[in-house]
Amino acid sequence: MIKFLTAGESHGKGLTTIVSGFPSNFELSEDYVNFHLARRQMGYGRGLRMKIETDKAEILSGVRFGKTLGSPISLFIKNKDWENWTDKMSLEPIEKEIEKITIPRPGHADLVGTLKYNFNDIRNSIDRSSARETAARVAAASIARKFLSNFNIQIGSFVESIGGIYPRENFIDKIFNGEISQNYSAEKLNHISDKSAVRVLDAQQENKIINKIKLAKKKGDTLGGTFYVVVTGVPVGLGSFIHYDEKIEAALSHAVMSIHAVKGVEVGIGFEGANLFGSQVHDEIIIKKNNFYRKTNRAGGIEGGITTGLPIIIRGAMKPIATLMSPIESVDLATMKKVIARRERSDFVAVPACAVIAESMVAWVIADFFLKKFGGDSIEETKDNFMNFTQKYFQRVKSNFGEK
Ligand SMILES: Cc1cc2nc3c(=O)[nH]c(=O)nc-3n(C[C@H](O)[C@H](O)[C@H](O)COP(=O)(O)O)c2cc1C
Ligand SMILES: C=C(O[C@@H]1CC(C(=O)O)=C[C@@H](OP(=O)(O)O)[C@H]1O)C(=O)O
Repeated sequence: MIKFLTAGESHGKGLTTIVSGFPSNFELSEDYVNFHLARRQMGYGRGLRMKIETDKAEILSGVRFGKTLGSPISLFIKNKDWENWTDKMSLEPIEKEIEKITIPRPGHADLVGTLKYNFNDIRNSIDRSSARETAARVAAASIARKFLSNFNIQIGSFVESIGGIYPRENFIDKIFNGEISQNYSAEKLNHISDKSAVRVLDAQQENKIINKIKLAKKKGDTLGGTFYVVVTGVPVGLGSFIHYDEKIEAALSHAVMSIHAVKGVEVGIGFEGANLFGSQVHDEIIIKKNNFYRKTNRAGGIEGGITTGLPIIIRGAMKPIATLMSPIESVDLATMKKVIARRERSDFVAVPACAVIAESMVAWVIADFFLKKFGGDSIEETKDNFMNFTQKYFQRVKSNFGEK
């Protein structure tokens, strides 16, 4: 079983993650991890913090001569901003009086965290609930991603909409109508979307979105949006029918929903399917090149909790950023009186980053289910198990069902 744990306050010394359960002998470098960390920092609409940080992970264990050892891999990402917070985030008690935060921002974890953990300063809630933590997730999941690349499984993402501006991408239709096959490499999506300031596929739509973000900024407001994650190269058979924790779409939804500010997840055509006839939704089964295939992929690569062998398609919705420069109503915990919420340095939009984080969480789940099915303590062993299944199941079905 693969596992990871993250630790670190947003304005503390840095973020630590320990990743375990991956086989030995596959290539892993800091450069690879850092490439994905840099992708997470992109996107028009982010606040001043992203100008301070240039995230770099230091691998502290689990790798030798550029290859995994099969032992836990620990990584550390420094918070450059820590230098500006040594007093406010001191690990030791200090003499100096530090101003306490007493006004919770609606939509953030300020109030609930303070009530739950019995804090006397909202700063404590802010620092651990911050999406700064997602840098550690991306670092951890880049190991999953690198592992999956050994099987030509690729993960890509793009932003579908921000603030209700929907450049309905032709690409999405192509995925659902089956034009995008397993041979398409999802990383290509990243080559296109990473070039856009808001990570959309259609460059012509970028300006409309940027203008909407500018409008939000001008009004002291924020925006959310929707994004897609696509995985190609996934074999048939990951996941299971029944148990809540073994159905792969349940695990994928859980993982994406666990990202800060994500409030909706769809698999395949998702909610749209609820309005259509069954014949307009289900993907017809065909045989092509000695394999089972589907004419369309509205199911998003999953049926009955198990991967179909077609690309996996997940869509997520991120709510608008909670911190508003023209704040809405709250209460002051020091006076228990009605006030306007606090302003705090903040992003206006983080949907492009959120899509990269979602890629990472999806990569993690696919790697987890892949290793549950194929196992292996070394990458060579995993490859043998993988080949054994993928090269034989079609023949096995033929012999099980009687064709001579
Ligand atoms: C990449 C990313 C950046 C974020 N940046 C901010 C931010 O600058 N200000 C803010 O108020 N919320 C920001 N958020 C959202 C909060 O972290 C989130 O709303 C908060 O943790 C409460 O969790 P919930 O929205 O899931 O209930 C960001 C989220 C992500 C994924
Ligand atoms: C630091 C990151 O995101 C942060 C997430 C975040 C929040 O409230 O979630 C608030 C902001 O941090 P700060 O309060 O330091 O300006 C974002 O910049 C990051 O993504 O690396």
